[in-house]
This record gives sequence, structure tokens and C-alpha cells, in this order.
Amino acid sequence: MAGALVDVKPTPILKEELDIVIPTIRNLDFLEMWRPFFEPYHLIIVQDGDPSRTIKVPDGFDYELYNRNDINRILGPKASCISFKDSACRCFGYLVSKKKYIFTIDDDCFVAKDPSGKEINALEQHIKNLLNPSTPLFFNTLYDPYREGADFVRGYPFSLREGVPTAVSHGLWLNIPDYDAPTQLAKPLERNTRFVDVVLTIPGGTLFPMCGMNLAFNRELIGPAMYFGLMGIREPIGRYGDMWSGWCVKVICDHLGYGVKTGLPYIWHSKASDPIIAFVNLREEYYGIFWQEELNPFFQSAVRTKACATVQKCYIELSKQVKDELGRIDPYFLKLADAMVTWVGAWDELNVKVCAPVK
Ligand SMILES: O=c1ccn([C@@H]2O[C@H](COP(=O)(O)OP(=O)(O)O[C@H]3O[C@@H](CO)[C@H](O)[C@H]3O)[C@@H](O)[C@H]2O)c(=O)[nH]1
Ligand SMILES: [Mn+2]
Repeated sequence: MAGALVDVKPTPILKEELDIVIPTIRNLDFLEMWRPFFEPYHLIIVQDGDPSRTIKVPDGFDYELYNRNDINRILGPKASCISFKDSACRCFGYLVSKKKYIFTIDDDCFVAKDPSGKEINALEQHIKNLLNPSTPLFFNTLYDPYREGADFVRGYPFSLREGVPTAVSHGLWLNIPDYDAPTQLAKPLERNTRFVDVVLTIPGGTLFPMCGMNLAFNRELIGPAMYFGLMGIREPIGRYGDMWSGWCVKVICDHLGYGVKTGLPYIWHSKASDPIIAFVNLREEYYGIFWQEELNPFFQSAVRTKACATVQKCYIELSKQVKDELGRIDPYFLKLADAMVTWVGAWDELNVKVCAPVK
């Protein structure tokens, strides 16, 4: 008799090459909804706030959890570059991961449904985005040419159709959109109900507001630039860690020839934060709203010399320009520039294999 048919489940794609990083101040019940998609993957949980609190993680998940005491123990004095009491703390997870890819998601983001009612496997779509090339050098009017049922349109140079490696996949949000505090205050009831079935490469030379709540990236290509800055308690600014990182990442991707995509996948964002959060957010975002008007031209003109052949070298060069050109806005940028250098030092300490000198 032929052997009994065994239900062999396919190995989830990139199972051993991807970590899921979650910053949190609460129990992670939200994982129950993601279980079908996340359970095979390793989680890195970065617990913010009071380290004596216990964060409950549903059974069955493979994870490592780091609280502030762990961050201080592992990084020593370099822990000063990791934010406290802000979701920017998540970048510690990028630092300690040993995997090629990272997907980071907030704990108030749930599984969304596409217009057909099918649940969206956000992780699977991010992986597709990252494994397919980007087209930052010439815009394809039929959007992502590598998607099933699409291609390059007439007039698209064949010399550019190979595309470039994709470093970042920026997903979007149904329900609560990632609005800044003034917009939240002006439009408290606005919900995003529009599902747009598109993945776009952000053109080279163009900045974008990178939101950290549904984000994936190739850690080997761009990890050292994914520093979410100095945010939260003791800092004049909060809730801009993802924005700061996105501006640094985009100028470095443009310089090194990597691509950044935005669009699918969607998650369902149902804010778990306090209803008067818009006022709390306004206080945290206040300086950011002014400073971003100056940061845009700074990043647009940030120079990277040919010598900047690695992400770390680009990042150190950027930190020098932050110090020289943004210090006049506020002393905060002098501190941030130093923290950028500390971050790269921590990255190299934990990630760059130092080969013993050949005897
Ligand atoms: O002090 C904190 C506050 C929160 N977190 C964790 O970070 C994410 C995002 O927090 P939350 O969803 O409560 O806030 P939002 O306003 O919806 O977040 C948006 O603004 C960005 C702020 O950086 C964020 O990326 C966007 O999603 C949750 O997982 C909290 O548990 C924290 O670690 N420390
Ligand atoms: Mn949220």
C-alpha cells in the first residue's frame, strides 16, 4: 500500500532568517490574532518602561525579551543611545538580532482584511517586497513591475530593468492612520478605509515619513542606519524615532543604490493608547513639527562622499553633518549626533565579526 499521505506543511519562508521585533509596554495578547502567521518565527520583544513589570506573552511563541536592565547590562555606557519610554526603544531589537531580515510591528496592530474579506498575511507581503528588486532610478507607471500580472511599461529603459536590491518595505494601516497630533486633534474620527492594492518604490532623491508600526527591512543592507534616535523621557522630542531613522535610511539607500518600497501590506491599527492621546502626542511631537521643516532641506542636501562606501561610514558622515549643521537649531542635535556615533559603535561591537589578526 502506498505510504499514507502525510500533511507536510511548507517551511515558512525566511523562517530562520527573520526576526520579528516588538516594542511594548503591555501584555502581548495581540499575538493571538497573528499566531497563524507569526508563530513559526522568532520574536525579539523590547520591553519599555518599568523593567520590574512582567509582560505576558501567549504560549507557543519562541521569543527573547529585553527590558531596560538587560539593555543597560548588554550595552553598558552605550545604552545611553537607546530611548526610554518611547517606541524608539525598538531599535535595540535590531541591534541584538542575528538575522538577515527584521519585521517590526506595534502591539496595537492587528490582522487586516483585504476587500475580498481575506486576512492579510502582512509578514508574507513584506518578505515578497524585500526579496524583489526596487526601481528608484526610473518610475514604472504600472507600479511594481515584479508583481504577478505586471511588468515594465513601454519606454522603460532595459538597462534599468534589473532594478536594485530592496532595503526597506514600508507597510500601511487601515482604521487609525498614522497622523500627527495636530491632524489627530482636527480629525479625531477619521478612519482610513481605503485599501489601495499597490506597492511603490519611493523614487531616488525623495524623502518620506517612515512609520515604524508596520515595517520590514534587510538588516544586512541597511541595519546600521536603522537607529531610532534619542526620544522619550529626558528628551525634548518623542514619537519621531521612526521619522528620523527613515530620513537617514533613505539618503543612505539613495547613496548606496538600495530601494525603499511603500504600500502593501496593510495592518489594522486600533490604537491601544489613551483617548486623550492626541494631546499627549502633541507635547511629544511639538518640537518635531517645527524642526522637520528644517530637517527636510538638511537631508535633501546631506552630502555623502565617495569615501562613504559602507552604511556605517555614511552614518558617521551624516552624524558629523548633523552636529555641524543642525546644532544651531537646538543643542539636542549635538547630543543626537553623538548618540548616532555611539549607536554605530554598539552595532559594530555586537555585529561586526572582528577577525583575529593572522599570525
Ligand atoms: O513609551 C512607550 C509607548 C509605546 N511603546 C510601544 O510602541 C508601540 C507604539 O505605541 P502606541 O501604539 O501606543 O502609539 P501610536 O501613537 O499608535 O504609535 C505610532 O507612533 C509611533 C510612535 O513611535 C509608532 O511607531 C506609531 O505606531 C506599541 O507597541 C507600544 O507598546 C513603547 O515601547 N514605549
Ligand atoms: Mn499604535
